Amino acid sequence: MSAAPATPSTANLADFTGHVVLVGAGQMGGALLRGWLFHGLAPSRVTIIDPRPPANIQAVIDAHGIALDPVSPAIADVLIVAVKPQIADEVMPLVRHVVGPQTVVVSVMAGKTIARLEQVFGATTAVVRTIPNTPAAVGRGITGAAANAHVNAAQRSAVERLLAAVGRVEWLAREDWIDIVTAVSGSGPAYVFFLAETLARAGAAAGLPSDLAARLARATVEGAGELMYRSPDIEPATLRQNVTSPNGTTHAALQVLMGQQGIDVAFMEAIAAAAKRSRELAG
Ligand SMILES: NC(=O)C1=CN([C@@H]2O[C@H](COP(=O)(O)OP(=O)(O)OC[C@H]3O[C@@H](n4cnc5c(N)ncnc54)[C@H](OP(=O)(O)O)[C@@H]3O)[C@@H](O)[C@H]2O)C=CC1
Ligand SMILES: O=C(O)[C@@H]1CCC=N1
Repeated sequence: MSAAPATPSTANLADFTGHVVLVGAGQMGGALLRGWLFHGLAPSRVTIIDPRPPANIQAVIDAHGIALDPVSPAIADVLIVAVKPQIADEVMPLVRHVVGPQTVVVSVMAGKTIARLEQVFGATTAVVRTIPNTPAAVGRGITGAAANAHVNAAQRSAVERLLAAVGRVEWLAREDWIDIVTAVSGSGPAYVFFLAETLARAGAAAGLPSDLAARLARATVEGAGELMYRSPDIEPATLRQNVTSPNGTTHAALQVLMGQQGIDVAFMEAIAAAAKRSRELAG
């Protein structure tokens, strides 16, 4: 994970007044912490609960004098739970004591439903269920967020500001869309990295030295992503067409990728499989 967002969002947290408790300062929690500090959140506003933060996050915690695992933390205005879903049922009851009437509980955990969070933290507790993605580490993530009926406007705004420190935020009208959001953008970076891997392998299989093929593939994925980022008014299909000469090389490749055994068919199946897995994990 990088030291600071390379292309920061426009969030400004210098005047954020709430107390933020972050449970789990790993990949995702650590990215959030870095984003908050980068955007001016006062370190005194943050408490971390994590028995073993990774060394790079421990260094950030130490450098900013952030409270880590205090014996009796103050009630949170925003409690963010960012542990692995597999240990969530064990960890969540241990942090119930930081939840009060003013707290909004935010989960970034895959598969943990609002109903489950209400069960642990109280039926009338304000809860936001989110699914971010790893480009959050460079301030270029996107987070889907679904709120329960107890989240008030001020809480929604506070949560949005904290999430916006690591990228864009999409509020979801329906919680069940989270499974599809997880499949598309939560898991999505893995598909793009796999594209870089497989493009490199294909280049090597076609006869290039493998290190050259890897450099070409990597730079192509980086550059195409950046081009799309810097062309917000141009549809991806147009960017694709701009590469594709009539009956040229790209056309020949796309005939394969868009055919019966093609990548778009594979993607339909992949997204369906990931969304199905997200529903299976729900609890
Ligand atoms: N990675 C991704 O692409 C995405 C992840 N998510 C969600 O984010 C959540 C976190 O994932 P990720 O950041 O990748 O996981 P990590 O394992 O990197 O981070 C989890 C952190 O929680 C710590 N932890 C373990 N036990 C406790 C405890 N009892 N109390 C507090 N903290 C504890 C872990 O420590 P230790 O390592 O020592 O166990 C670790 O530092 C998951 O629920 C995942 O579903 C959502 C979207 C995308
Ligand atoms: O693979 C997973 O289950 C998590 C959720 C989204 C990204 N990683």
